[in-house]
Amino acid sequence: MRALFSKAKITYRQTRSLPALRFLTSDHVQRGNFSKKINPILGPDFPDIWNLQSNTASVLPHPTPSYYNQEEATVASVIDGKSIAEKIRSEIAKEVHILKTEHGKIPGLAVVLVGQRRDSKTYVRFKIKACHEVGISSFLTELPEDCSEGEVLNAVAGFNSNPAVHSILVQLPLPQRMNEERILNEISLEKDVDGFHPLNMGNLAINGRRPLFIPCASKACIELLLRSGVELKGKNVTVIGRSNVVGLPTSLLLQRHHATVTIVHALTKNPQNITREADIVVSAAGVPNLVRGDWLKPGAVVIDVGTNPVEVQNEEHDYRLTGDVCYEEALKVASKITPVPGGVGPVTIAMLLSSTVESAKMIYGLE
Ligand SMILES: Nc1nc2c(c(=O)[nH]1)N[C@@H](CN(C=O)c1ccc(C(=O)N[C@@H](CCC(=O)O)C(=O)O)cc1)CN2
Repeated sequence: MRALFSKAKITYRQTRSLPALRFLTSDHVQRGNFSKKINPILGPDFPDIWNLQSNTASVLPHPTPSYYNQEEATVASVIDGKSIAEKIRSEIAKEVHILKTEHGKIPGLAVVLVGQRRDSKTYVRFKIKACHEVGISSFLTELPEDCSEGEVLNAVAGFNSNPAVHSILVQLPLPQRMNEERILNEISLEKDVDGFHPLNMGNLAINGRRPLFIPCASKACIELLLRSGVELKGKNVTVIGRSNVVGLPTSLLLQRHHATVTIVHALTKNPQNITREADIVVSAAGVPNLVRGDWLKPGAVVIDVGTNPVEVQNEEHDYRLTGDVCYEEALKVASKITPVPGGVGPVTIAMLLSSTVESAKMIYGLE
């Protein structure tokens, strides 16, 4: 175990102090407004609720915008996440095959799903199916919406001590009444495939440190940019949204690639003016069609992480997925763009598989 952590540049002492860390995070921060009162420097916690009155996202479709000339307009090339993910999956399948045949080891991913949210069930189904396709074992614990927090913690604890499980994730969001922080902290650090444990997130934020895991959607954004030949060093990147799942870790990861990162969130004044300065826009706000064509600098590269269900009235479906970016408008301004669906989503799942394989290799000392 010591060897495992020294490889990841996390000291064994750091991991031994985890219970203390857990005490600090869950009791100190979670206990109501305690830490807010004694430490105003941390700032108050506001939920990010986007005020859509300041833009026209809610009134699509709208007339042809005037910022581009229809005749001169070029069309952005589409970054095909589906085929990139397919390629990554085939690379992973080969690696899993080698692990099995040469080392007799099978990587295993465990998922805890609480409740009946349709989107969460879909994503978990995708994850399990993808594991099956590349030869990774999968384990699923499904708990009812009204289960206790203790049951979730028990499920995580069971996977922590299961040697066939090398990576664990709790599908988010959890029911609101649950203490997400406490549950995520329970995941063993060396199996935290989502990278949401504070020590993994903290190491992502500290230059020179190596987190054991990096959140999958953030990895997917970088993978898509790199595989599309987009240079990051010195580029102005605007990340829209600052969630712990996507916006925040993506902004940290982009900085580690030497991009100049600006974060735009729900309380940012004139987000469109800031976004228009960016060479690369990564949007993870969770607001359908928030980013209009006139938010983009001509030639910008657009990575749309949003997968927002929007109600539709037709016989086949009652909703369709829409990104944060108004795709039709952005196509005429950007140089490259990821579609929704078929962009970041499939690559996020491929990154989960890749992190699971890395985790198994770390645990077996095969790196
Ligand atoms: N524990 C976690 N919970 C959540 C995460 C996460 O990374 N870890 N991210 C999101 C949801 N998510 C993964 O869990 C996810 C979202 C979307 C896709 C995806 O492939 N989308 C497809 C379309 C899907 C459809 O047809 O419904 C696409 O964009 O093409 C994968 C994973 C929140 N929770």
